[in-house]
Amino acid sequence: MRFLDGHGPAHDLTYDDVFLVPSRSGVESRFDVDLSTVDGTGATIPIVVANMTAVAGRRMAETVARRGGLVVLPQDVDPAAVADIVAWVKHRHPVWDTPLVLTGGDAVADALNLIGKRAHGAVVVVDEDGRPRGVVDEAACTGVDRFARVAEVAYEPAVTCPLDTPSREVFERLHAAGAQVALGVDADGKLAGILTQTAALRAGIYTPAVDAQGRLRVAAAVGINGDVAAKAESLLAAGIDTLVVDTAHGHQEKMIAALKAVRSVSPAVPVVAGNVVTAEGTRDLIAAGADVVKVGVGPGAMCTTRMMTGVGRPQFSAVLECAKAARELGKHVWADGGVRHPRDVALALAAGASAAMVGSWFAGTHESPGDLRYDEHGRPYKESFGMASKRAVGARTRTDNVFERARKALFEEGISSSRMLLDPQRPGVEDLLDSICSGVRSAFTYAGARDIEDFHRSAVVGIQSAAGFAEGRPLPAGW
Ligand SMILES: NC(=O)C1=CN([C@@H]2O[C@H](COP(=O)(O)OP(=O)(O)OC[C@H]3O[C@@H](n4cnc5c(N)ncnc54)[C@H](OP(=O)(O)O)[C@@H]3O)[C@@H](O)[C@H]2O)C=CC1
Ligand SMILES: Nc1nc2c(ncn2[C@@H]2O[C@H](COP(=O)(O)O)[C@@H](O)[C@H]2O)c(=O)[nH]1
Ligand SMILES: [K+]
Repeated sequence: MRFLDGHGPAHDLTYDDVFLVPSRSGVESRFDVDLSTVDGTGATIPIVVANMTAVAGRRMAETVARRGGLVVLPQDVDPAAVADIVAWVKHRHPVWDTPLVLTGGDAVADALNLIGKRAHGAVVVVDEDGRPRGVVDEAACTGVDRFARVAEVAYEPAVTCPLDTPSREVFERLHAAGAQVALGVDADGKLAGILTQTAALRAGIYTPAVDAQGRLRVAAAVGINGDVAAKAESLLAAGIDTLVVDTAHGHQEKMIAALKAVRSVSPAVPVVAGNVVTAEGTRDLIAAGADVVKVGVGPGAMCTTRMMTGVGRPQFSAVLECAKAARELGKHVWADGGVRHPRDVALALAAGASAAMVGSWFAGTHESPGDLRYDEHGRPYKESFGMASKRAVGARTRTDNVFERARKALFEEGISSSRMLLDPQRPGVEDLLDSICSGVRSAFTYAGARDIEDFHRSAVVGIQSAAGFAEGRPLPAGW
């Protein structure tokens, strides 16, 4: 990456401060761009979902891995629950989505409660042998008594096919039938998956992030306190593909000891560590065993660190400096936090990151773990909160004695409650991934780049005023 002539920065910059300049390009199509990461994590798109309790759970892990991204399960999840989630994710089909299932005797109210859990908007009614008998969606439940049985409102599935049906054929059959979902069945005719038209289209564009056995990949975080080696061992035994050693101040002795402990357990597993914002911090974590360094102090949407402490660094400059240091050692960085638009991911990659980590933006989707709620205007939202908020610290220290808990509660560097609205046009995390990946593919072709390394090499970045940024925003309501 280079700065546009005469644009050397006089101070540190964040994403809004910079723009990408188009260059002569030989890339003919945005589909010719390869978004695979080269940081050893196996992600085929440069998106990692942050280890936040309000964001990353089993449905998020499954859905994002199917599109090539990676989800980091939070460090606060009980080890038995992590093992359960990993086993579950590893048994998901890499193409077909997991259906929501009820039996005919269940109530319409059960169907309405379940529908919001998945973006495909349907519940499948199965018989006692697991064979599909009908489909229920919100339209089928409209005006119906909530205690009615789903068997009474379910309609005949229009497309049912074997799991090995090519996704393009599924797409075309759904289109011809004007149907919302196709049901995938195994050799015994039992329900094994569901695909919407859009999902069938995505299956031809994205490559799932899979391990050597072809199972979806998943990462998990571990903190720096307690017996880190034992925790890392239990995560690896559960089948985790990437370990993330995570704490607010990553450039501290305890982190370096934690990294050494993790490395003593497995020399081979990809290890990510953070957070830091300096070249020196990056080099120290790499020397202690990190393959990828997580960069970002204070840019997160739930984060109050900069207001509480004054500590942090504008994210574009932090990523630029840390990525340069990591690259000199043949290693990588993830740009963690502050991603609000697809452009921010493109800029993080231009600065040299191998992937961008997204948290709060994805909290407002069907796949985040929280319950769907409605605000006073009837708009759907999910609650989000920071991992250093009173709420998260309270949960993390629940087994400590009351005195210790009270002491820890004094240090709060995150928001305990925020509302992340679901975008009516993009209510599912895959809709957001589509938007991010389209933006990034397009950014690559503007720079004449075919892949992430090429983009980092060829990107030309300029510095803009607040008015320059404002000019780039759409004005849907006129002015
Ligand atoms: N990227 C960011 O800007 C930030 C991210 N977070 C996220 O919040 C989660 C919780 O992290 P964390 O608060 O580190 O909790 P951890 O449970 O990981 O504990 C951090 C440990 O480091 C010690 N410590 C020393 N100095 C600090 C400091 N300035 N801030 C925090 N701990 C310090 C703490 O001791 P003691 O409590 O005795 O001081 C404690 O033992 C993580 O997921 C982290 O990524 C949190 C803040 C900033
Ligand atoms: N200072 C804090 N940082 C936090 C907290 N919870 C999460 N985070 C960081 O934010 C990113 C995600 O950023 P986002 O803008 O996409 O939401 C996450 O990975 C952490 O590094 C917190 O309570 N305090
Ligand atoms: K912030």
